[in-house]
Amino acid sequence: MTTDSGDTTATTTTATTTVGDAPTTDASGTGGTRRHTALPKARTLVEALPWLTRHHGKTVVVKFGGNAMVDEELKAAFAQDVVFLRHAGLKPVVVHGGGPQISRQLDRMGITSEFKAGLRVTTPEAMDVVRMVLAGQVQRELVGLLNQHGPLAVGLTGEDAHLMTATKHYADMDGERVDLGRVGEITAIDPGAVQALLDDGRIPVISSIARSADDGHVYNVNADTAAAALAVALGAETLMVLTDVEGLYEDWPHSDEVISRLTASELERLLPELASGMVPKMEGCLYAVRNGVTTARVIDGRVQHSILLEIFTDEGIGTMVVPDPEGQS
Ligand SMILES: Nc1ncnc2c1ncn2[C@@H]1O[C@H](COP(=O)(O)OP(=O)(O)O)[C@@H](O)[C@H]1O
Ligand SMILES: CC(=O)N[C@@H](CCC(=O)OP(=O)(O)O)C(=O)O
Repeated sequence: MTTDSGDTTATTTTATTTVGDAPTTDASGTGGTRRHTALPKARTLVEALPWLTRHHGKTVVVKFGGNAMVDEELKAAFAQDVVFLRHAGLKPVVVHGGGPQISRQLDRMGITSEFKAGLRVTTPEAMDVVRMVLAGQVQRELVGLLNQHGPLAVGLTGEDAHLMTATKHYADMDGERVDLGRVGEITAIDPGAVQALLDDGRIPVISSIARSADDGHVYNVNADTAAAALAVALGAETLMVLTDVEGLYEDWPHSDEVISRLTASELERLLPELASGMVPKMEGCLYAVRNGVTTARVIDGRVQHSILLEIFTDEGIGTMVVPDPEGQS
């Protein structure tokens, strides 16, 4: 590895112990291989080389679910991973959730809320709370954690620079059209502001609320749906969804067998059987891989450094959705 100045000779060292029974040599450097005690660290870095090469310059949309934000250590490790991606030459974009945080605040304020078809029924009063918690609390906290590593993160909501435009969404429950209040579905994305931030080396952190062009109201958009739409609009290579389970369980809640890899068509066949929070997540993954994103992954955000494990090692740790092979769908 070279130093910032590009000088590879100035930092050589003669000290240290040798490890194992490998041939050693004197400080002159003749006659064999010298091993430094820190060699395993170098090996770990070198192991990441094929992945660094593969992902260099690629955009990765990381969705950080509210349920995965369980403790301070995990949030700090998440921020380290995202900053690491950025310094490794990738272009990470964070879309965050905050479902449990919104529910807590609504409870505190005595506002009842319920979920239908995996989405929060959102009254205008609840919408004010959603906006305050997502943009004013969760997003600010993540921006703060990322910026402990440098002037990198910039927070936005879908309202900024027309990033996301929404229209009122109605759920389909057993063939019936159900009114969910101020729940929006995305009708347009203008990724210009996010792209400009990426080009400037920043890490955009996005809250999933959007204004409607029809009635001017602000709408609550599920964060998985927003992340998938953004990944497509940015031409991202990867959509990575961090949640509070190991991945997509084959027979939830009866078994904890995780499906490690499936194609778009396989996922499409499974969709009608899925429940609650997994519905928007897997619909988002399907939409992403059907529209140009190379892989969509659901991984366990409760595992420290899960992003690095997923991107830079062979041990994929969750569920990976890939497009159908050419000619099949
Ligand atoms: N097939 C499944 N595999 C895994 N989790 C499932 C499945 N079906 C439903 N779930 C539920 O979906 C939840 C994840 O969605 P959600 O609670 O919205 O998380 P997040 O806040 O990360 O978006 C899991 O904790 C689990 O309770
Ligand atoms: C419409 C809808 O359900 N919006 C979500 C937005 C936050 C979110 O998606 O957070 P998670 O990713 O943590 O679930 C909500 O109000 O909870």
